[in-house]
Amino acid sequence: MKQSSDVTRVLIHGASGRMGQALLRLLATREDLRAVAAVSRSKPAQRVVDGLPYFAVTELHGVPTFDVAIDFSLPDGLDAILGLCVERGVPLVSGTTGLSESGERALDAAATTVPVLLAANFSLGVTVLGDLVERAARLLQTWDCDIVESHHKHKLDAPSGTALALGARAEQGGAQPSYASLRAGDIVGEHTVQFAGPGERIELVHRATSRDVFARGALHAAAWLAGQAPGRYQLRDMLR
Ligand SMILES: NC(=O)C1=CN([C@@H]2O[C@H](COP(=O)(O)OP(=O)(O)OC[C@H]3O[C@@H](n4cnc5c(N)ncnc54)[C@H](OP(=O)(O)O)[C@@H]3O)[C@@H](O)[C@H]2O)C=CC1
Ligand SMILES: O=C(O)C1=N[C@H](C(=O)O)C[C@H](O)C1
Repeated sequence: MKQSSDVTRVLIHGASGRMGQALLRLLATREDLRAVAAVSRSKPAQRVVDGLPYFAVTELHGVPTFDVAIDFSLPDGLDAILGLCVERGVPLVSGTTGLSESGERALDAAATTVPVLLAANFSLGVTVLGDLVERAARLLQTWDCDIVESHHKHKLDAPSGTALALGARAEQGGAQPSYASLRAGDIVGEHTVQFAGPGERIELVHRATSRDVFARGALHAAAWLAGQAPGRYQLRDMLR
């Protein structure tokens, strides 16, 4: 485990993506974290950008020493970065959504040897929204619960990871949610959880207008996870 006084060396997996770029931009403003490797699926156009080495996923074995990996890629990218983290005994923060059951099981297995934190949404607002949804579901047992999510037209998975996570909280409260998804324009991410009863309804809405909220949350999680023992963690564990 790294010493708490050190700067934490971070590997970004999915570096060329929308989230990867936001993470690298915000990482540059942190004194406690330093990017030491950027990994993407394709071969990088430039090997080194502003002193940061870029790697294709096929070159993962050659990345320098790092203290924590942050992964925002696609489900089929998970195995390789998880394998590297286990091999090197390093924690993994992942925001990748749309994981299969076998992807989830691989995270559980890795968590027996390294700290692993997966969150479908790293914004503070959605973390709080989960609590509100579970409470509303508990209080409104006979009402219908529906979750509507809207995202940019390049998003591949539906329903979004956030919608499914909010749905799981609704189920914990006793609701049986249904889902609807919209893909349009450049919407960063919007989620509405609706509870409808006879003659009235409640809508709990979260709108993200910048990916920076997700990136900031993931960086915060990475700094925290670097000091934890092996195990499977959630964002809520950071708030205890
Ligand atoms: N948890 C959260 O708060 C959030 C989660 N997300 C999730 O993060 C993920 C990424 O989103 P976004 O940045 O918009 O996606 P992009 O498509 O913009 O970026 C994906 C990145 O992952 C890389 N990649 C894709 N497949 C692989 C692979 N098999 N191995 C290694 N790298 C791979 C791509 O490399 P290349 O460019 O070479 O193809 C690219 O760098 C999605 O699952 C999304 O749902 C998004 C926002 C917030
Ligand atoms: O792909 C995205 O963009 C987002 N994905 C996450 C999800 O699937 O919930 C989080 C956020 O809504 C943006």
